[in-house]
Amino acid sequence: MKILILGAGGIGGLFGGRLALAGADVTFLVRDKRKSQLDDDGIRVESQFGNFCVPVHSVTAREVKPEFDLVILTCKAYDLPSAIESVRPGLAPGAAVLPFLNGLAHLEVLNQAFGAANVLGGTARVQVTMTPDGVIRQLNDWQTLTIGEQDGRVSPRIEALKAVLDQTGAEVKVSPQILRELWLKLVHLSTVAGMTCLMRANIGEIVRTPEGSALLVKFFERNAEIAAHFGHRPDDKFRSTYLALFRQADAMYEASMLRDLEKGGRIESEQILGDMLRRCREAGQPDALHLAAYTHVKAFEQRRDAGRLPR
Ligand SMILES: NC(=O)C1=CN([C@@H]2O[C@H](COP(=O)(O)OP(=O)(O)OC[C@H]3O[C@@H](n4cnc5c(N)ncnc54)[C@H](OP(=O)(O)O)[C@@H]3O)[C@@H](O)[C@H]2O)C=CC1
Ligand SMILES: CC(C)(CO)C(=O)C(=O)O
Repeated sequence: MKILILGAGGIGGLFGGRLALAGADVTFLVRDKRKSQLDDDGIRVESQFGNFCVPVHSVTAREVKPEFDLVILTCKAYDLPSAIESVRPGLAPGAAVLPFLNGLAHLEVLNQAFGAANVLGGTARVQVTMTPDGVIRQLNDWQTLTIGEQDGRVSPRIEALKAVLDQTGAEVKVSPQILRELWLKLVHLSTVAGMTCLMRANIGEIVRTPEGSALLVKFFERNAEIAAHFGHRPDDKFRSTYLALFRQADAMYEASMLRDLEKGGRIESEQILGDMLRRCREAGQPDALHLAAYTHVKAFEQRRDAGRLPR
C-alpha cells in the first residue's frame, strides 16, 4: 500500500515516523519549510516508547503524483481546504482518505470533495506536540487510533488499514460506529479544550480551585446532552471515566488547543468550540458556558493577530 501523509506535525510525524521506521511505503506531503527540515534531519521523535530518528521521503504539493492508495490527513482543521487541494492530485483510482482531525465538520467537507465512499473516519487518542526545531514529542502513554468505514462495515480495506496502522505500535481499534466515536471525542475534547483554554490551566490546576471540578462537570454534562440530542448519548462507562478525570487533583492533562494557544499559534476555534456552540443552540441547551469558551478564544485571536501577546 502506497501511503501519503499530509502533514508531519504532531500526529503525522509520530505515526508516520513509526510507519517509516517499520518499513512501510510512506511519503509525507509537506510545505517548503518542513520539507527542508525533513530532508536534513528526517523525522525525530522523543517518546516514552522509544526515541528514534528516521530518514523519510517527502514531497510538496507541486511534486505529488497520482500513485497513492491511502491518504492520511493530519492537518489542523483550519488548513483543511488547502490540504484537500494539495492531496487531490496524489490519489490513485479508488484511493481511500483517512482523516485524524478533531471535530466533526471535516467529514462532510471531505465527503463533498472525494465522495463519501472514499472517505473513512478516524480519531486519535494521543498527546503529542512538535517543538520549534521540528522534534515530535509524545507527552504521555496514550496511543489509540480508532478507524472505521462511515457505513459501519468491517470491509477488507479497513482490515488492511488496521494491519498497516498496527505497525505504529498504537492500539488500533476498528469501530462499526465511527461517527459516534467522533461525537464522543468531541464531547470530551470540547470540554477539555474549552475549560483548559478558558482557565489557561491544566485539569489538575482547575480541579484544585474551589469550584473548578463542579464547572468541568457542568460543561461536560452539557456537552453530553448536546451529543444525546444528535443521537449519540454517552454511556455510563464513558461518563464515569471523564467524571473521574474531572475530580483528579494531580491531572497534568490539557488540550492541544491550550498548548497551541500558549505558543501564540493558530487554534481550531471555529471547528471545535464554535461548532459546539452552534450545536448547543441547535439542541436547545443553555449556551452560556459555550459562549464564554468560544468568545475567549476568539478574543485571544484578536490579540494574537494584533501582535499584543506577551513575549
Ligand atoms: N496533537 C495532539 O495531541 C492531538 C491532535 N489531534 C488533532 O489532530 C489534528 C492534527 O493535529 P497536530 O498533529 O497536533 O497538528 P500540527 O499543527 O502539529 O501538524 C499539522 C501539520 O499539517 C501541516 N499542513 C497543514 N496544511 C498543510 C498543507 N496544505 N500542505 C502541507 N502540510 C500541511 C502543517 O504544516 P505547516 O507547519 O507547514 O503549517 C503541520 O505541520 C488536529 O485536528 C488536532 O486537533 C487529535 C488528538 C491529539
Ligand atoms: C482529547 C485530546 C486532549 C487527546 O486526544 C486531544 O485530542 C487534543 O488535545 O487535541
